[in-house]
Amino acid sequence: MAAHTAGRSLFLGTFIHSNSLDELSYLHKTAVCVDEKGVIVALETDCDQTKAEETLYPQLGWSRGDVTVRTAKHGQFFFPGFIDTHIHASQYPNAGIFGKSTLLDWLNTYTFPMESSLASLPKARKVYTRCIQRTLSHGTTTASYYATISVPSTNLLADLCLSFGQRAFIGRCCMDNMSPDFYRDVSATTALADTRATIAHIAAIDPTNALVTPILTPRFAPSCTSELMHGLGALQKETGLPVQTHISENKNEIALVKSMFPEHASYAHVYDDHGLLGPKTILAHAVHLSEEEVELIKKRESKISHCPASNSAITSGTAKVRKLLEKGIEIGLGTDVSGGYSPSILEAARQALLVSRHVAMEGDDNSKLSIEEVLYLSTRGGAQVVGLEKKIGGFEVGMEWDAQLIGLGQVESDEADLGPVDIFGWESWPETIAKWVFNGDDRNTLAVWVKGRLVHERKL
Ligand SMILES: O=c1[nH]c(=O)c2nc[nH]c2[nH]1
Ligand SMILES: [Zn+2]
Repeated sequence: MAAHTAGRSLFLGTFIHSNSLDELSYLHKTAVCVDEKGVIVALETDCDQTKAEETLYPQLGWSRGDVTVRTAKHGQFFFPGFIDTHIHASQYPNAGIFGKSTLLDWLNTYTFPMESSLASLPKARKVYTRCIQRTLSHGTTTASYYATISVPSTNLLADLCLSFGQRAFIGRCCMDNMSPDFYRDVSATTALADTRATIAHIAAIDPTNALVTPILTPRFAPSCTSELMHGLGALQKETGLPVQTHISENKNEIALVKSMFPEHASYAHVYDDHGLLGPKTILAHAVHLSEEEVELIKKRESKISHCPASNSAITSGTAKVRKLLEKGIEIGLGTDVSGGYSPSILEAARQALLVSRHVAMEGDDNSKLSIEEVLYLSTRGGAQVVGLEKKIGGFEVGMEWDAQLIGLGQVESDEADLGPVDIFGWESWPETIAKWVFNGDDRNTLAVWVKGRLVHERKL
């Protein structure tokens, strides 16, 4: 299956992206040219928009007929696509169902039955299609997905991401221990062979990983034998592929890991001692890490996916994001559907802001995150976590056009133009962005592109 190619495009208007953790850059009267490979080939700020075609096309050897022009109108702006660094596509139908459960009983009650049911390919097709379309409609241009233990169904997720045009990391879930009989890898050997089967499938459909990449996925230490984790560590060394797993989400889980792996110094050491803690490792949650574990994660340059909605929903705890940032650990945001109830990274950003305020209320005022910081985590930070910081997360020549067009209603407009959120029109640009983060949703996501290809357009 070939990945779609995009045509040449010119984008005009206001572009907003992160310069650094605490600074957003507002580029007005800006023109961005994107070539047929989806790469940004020209970017001019403060230019005369009416002359952009005349001035830019000759430099690029372009002519007018070949180029699609899209303008962000008044009240609209381009923003980098969101990066969801941790989402279970296979739990998508369970979003919002968790009752009063906590992690370990939630897994048994809701999660394992749903995931195992996706061995049915017609059901998996329905679930994965909806998950991809819905996350795209919320501006998620890249997702690091967990699928299930089933190879055909995991491979189908990769096929669908490629055909819908979502950039994705696809993880066949490895779990040969402490899981129900109806949903468990038969052995470490079969788990590794099945993982290789998904790697081979993705190599066949996207040989250069232009859009879709396999990711080694030991579910979490309690559901993996030491043999399986050693095997995955060796596979990582052999292939150089990224790894994703969960760490230190819930206190009972941590106690379980301690009882199952008494010879290892900590939860983080369990992964490290199996060759699974490296610069390409994404650790989801990291709520209750010890100082020693934080030091080890920093030393190994592993990344963290902060999943605030999930951590609140299943009462896991409040991750100390400020402390992790101060250590210099690279962090992105994860929806963690369906521990998290929402497929939206904008919602994850909002929840990250609120959770950081709960940490502040526990006594550390410095912990509060800003709008700028959570938007950085949603874009550039997420790009670092998935190892694509040179390609995506911002608007720069040489980067790929993974972007969303955001439209916010204007209070001074006539009724028909009010749009779904009617609080906009009086404020400065930074205030507009704050209002978007706290009040916006997918109705404001007018269009979404990945690698230059239009992958979602809101029907009005
Ligand atoms: O949030 C979580 N979701 C899961 O599916 C899972 N599995 C192990 N640990 C987990 N945590
Ligand atoms: Zn998870």
